[in-house]
Amino acid sequence: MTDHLHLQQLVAACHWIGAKGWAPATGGNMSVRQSADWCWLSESGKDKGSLTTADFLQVSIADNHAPSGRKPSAETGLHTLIYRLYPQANAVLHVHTVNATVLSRVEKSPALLLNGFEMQKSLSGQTTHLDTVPVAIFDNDQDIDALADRIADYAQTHPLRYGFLLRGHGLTCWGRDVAEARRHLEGLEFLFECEMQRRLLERP
Ligand SMILES: CSC[C@@H](O)[C@@H](O)C(=O)COP(=O)(O)O
Ligand SMILES: [Zn+2]
Repeated sequence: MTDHLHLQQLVAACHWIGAKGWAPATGGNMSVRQSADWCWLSESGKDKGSLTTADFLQVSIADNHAPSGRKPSAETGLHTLIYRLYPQANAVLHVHTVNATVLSRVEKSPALLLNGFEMQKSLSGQTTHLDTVPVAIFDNDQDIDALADRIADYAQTHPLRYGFLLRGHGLTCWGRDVAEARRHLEGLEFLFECEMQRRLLERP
């Protein structure tokens, strides 16, 4: 029952993401944790803005196995990595927004640094615009196992909070529940838009 409720909340989040234009074509993928060992992941290749609960497949968090035999997201390995790294993470959202895609290319360093924005407080634990919030950027890779290994290595020394960027690809973020993952997504996307505008307008 709780399971079904969480999946329904995730489906609502997918429709919201679709309406925002944050998962164009078949881009994006979404998941929710079912237990310590299992999660529900969106099926690969679907339009994520019009998913139903039947489009989510059970996947093993330990080894990405999907007992149904259907194909879960191509980026399954990034979702399960987050569930393994952060037991408090219960929902993961991956989107292809224009701001995340472009900013992650324009910023050449390993992290986008956000500073001076009130909306930083939309991110759990942030209490002031005066802090600098780093959002890690990983070079994109079609080899998701290799990408997941790189992210896991980085996370050993730089614990990831809220989410990370994939260069020229998009944003992956998470939360304690679907509501928090949505808030992090909306907050980060707003911050990316502000940072993009700031860089454009302050350009010498
Ligand atoms: C045009 S979709 C690009 C995909 O390779 C991927 O980045 C993505 O987000 C969706 O993949 P999916 O396998 O449907 O979850
Ligand atoms: Zn993607």
